[in-house]
Amino acid sequence: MSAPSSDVILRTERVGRSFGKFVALKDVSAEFRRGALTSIIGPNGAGKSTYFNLLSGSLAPSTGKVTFEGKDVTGLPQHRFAHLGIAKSFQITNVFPQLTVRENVRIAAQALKTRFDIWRPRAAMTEFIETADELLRTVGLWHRRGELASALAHGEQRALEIGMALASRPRLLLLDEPTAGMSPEETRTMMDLIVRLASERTVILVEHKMKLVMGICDRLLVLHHGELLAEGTPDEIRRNETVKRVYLGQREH
Ligand SMILES: Nc1ncnc2c1ncn2[C@@H]1O[C@H](COP(=O)(O)OP(=O)(O)OP(=O)(O)O)[C@@H](O)[C@H]1O
Repeated sequence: MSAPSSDVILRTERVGRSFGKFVALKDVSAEFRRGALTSIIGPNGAGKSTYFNLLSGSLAPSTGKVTFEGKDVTGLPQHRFAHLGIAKSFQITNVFPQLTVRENVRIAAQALKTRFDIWRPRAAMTEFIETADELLRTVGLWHRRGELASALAHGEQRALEIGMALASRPRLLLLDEPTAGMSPEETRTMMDLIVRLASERTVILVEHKMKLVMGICDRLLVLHHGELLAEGTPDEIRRNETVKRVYLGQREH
């Protein structure tokens, strides 16, 4: 069922992506609702990361169209996405390990300013530091602001990367497997953070483990073999016979 267009923040129309002759994603049409926490799930190789990369602008679709807030953003260069209000966090390789936690977020905030104010360098810097501290409080890392990023545990580094992604004040935050490689405790902390983040902005989350997101998300998209298999609320997805079949026999969901 189609939502009114103002309720839709992001839309894909028959997007697909091939790598050589291999079709990784085929004709995926979907609408993402503003303010909702939506998870994209599916078994290994289903096309989740490929779809995520199309949504975040890291990859251009081979076919179809991506629309953000009514604007056609298909194939726009990556840097334009941050300026449009879309941010993504997909790995911790954006983190500078030899800088402090606060410096990492400050630099992310600074990088988005097109021009550093040479007439008010000190005031501008204070502003960036204040922004960094606010974002560090949001992601629960303010108490570690003075430490080197390399001293953080894996889960904390992911949280730091999210803090850096938030520096662009995105209206849409995209997260690719944010709990990958985490301990159960780190996973719980990250899920709590995602719920808090989603209360203030639209979040789209790619996750391999269906169980993890069932309790927190508003809607789910299920991909399988590069196609959209199902879409709906957690209850609808839980009851969906085709989804059950696809996930049956898989160990960890
Ligand atoms: N750059 C690429 N070149 C060739 N094939 C690719 C490329 N990227 C992805 N694929 C293939 O496309 C298919 C979908 O991959 P994708 O990473 O999108 O799946 P996924 O659902 O994210 O899987 P996983 O849960 O294992 O990360 C896979 O068969 C993969 O091997």
